[in-house]
Amino acid sequence: MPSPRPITLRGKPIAGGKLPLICAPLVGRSLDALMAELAVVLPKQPDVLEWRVDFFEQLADTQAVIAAARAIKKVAGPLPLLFTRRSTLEGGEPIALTEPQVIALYQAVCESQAIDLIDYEMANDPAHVAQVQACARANGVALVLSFHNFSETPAPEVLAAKFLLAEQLGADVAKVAVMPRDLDDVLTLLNATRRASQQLQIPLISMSMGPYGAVSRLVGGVFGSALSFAVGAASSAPGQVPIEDLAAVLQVLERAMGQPQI
Ligand SMILES: O=C1C[C@@](O)(C(=O)O)C[C@@H](O)[C@@H]1O
Repeated sequence: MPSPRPITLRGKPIAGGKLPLICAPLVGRSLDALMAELAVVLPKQPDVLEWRVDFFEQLADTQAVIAAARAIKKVAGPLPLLFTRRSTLEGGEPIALTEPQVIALYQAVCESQAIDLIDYEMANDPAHVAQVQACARANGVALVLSFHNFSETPAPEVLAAKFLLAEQLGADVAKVAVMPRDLDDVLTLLNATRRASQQLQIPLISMSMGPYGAVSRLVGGVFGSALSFAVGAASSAPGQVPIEDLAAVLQVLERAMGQPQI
């Protein structure tokens, strides 16, 4: 089966190089809610956890955020933790922090070593992107630079430019999530993923969202996406399928495509 470029942490591929990785989002608003979510998610054996911290009601309290990240790590054991404050401009929850406060939070969280990967939107002020990149790099945290469009799928050249921009801005992983209006849009995203995976030196993650896009979450790995988000306890974006369904499809694809092609 064609393999995407693996996502590495401190020089080692996550989950021993398994591809694509399955990432379960955590969207609890409190530490108790996060712990309850983990109790449901962990038995489903995702490869990575994403903490969508924009859902967390104590977001403005940096020490509470770090303590919660440590608590997640403690129960999750060796599972890598991706830390994401998704901006409202790109589909996230409203938060009370200014962007400089978000940067300060990202810096503190990177320095705490309580997380392994961090996601920041590439459309942010370039000075902020550079600050996040520097603190991630200094602390051995992998940086995902992301682009989301929840209303449409931009033209192929725009998608290509987004993947490339992430690499140029110093990302360790480039991520693009877009909304299709029809199945042709899903093909546009998959095609852009394949092209980018042939051109970029860094791993990438992509998905087409919503019901039409669900197929891209199942087969995206074949076209170069190194990770797919799937529901453990609660969904964080439209079109995510349950972990069990994604794992079953990946097994079928591995059996069907793992053989040498005739
Ligand atoms: O950016 C992404 C991708 C995503 O939006 C998805 O469509 O699966 C889910 C988000 O939680 C994550 O941060």
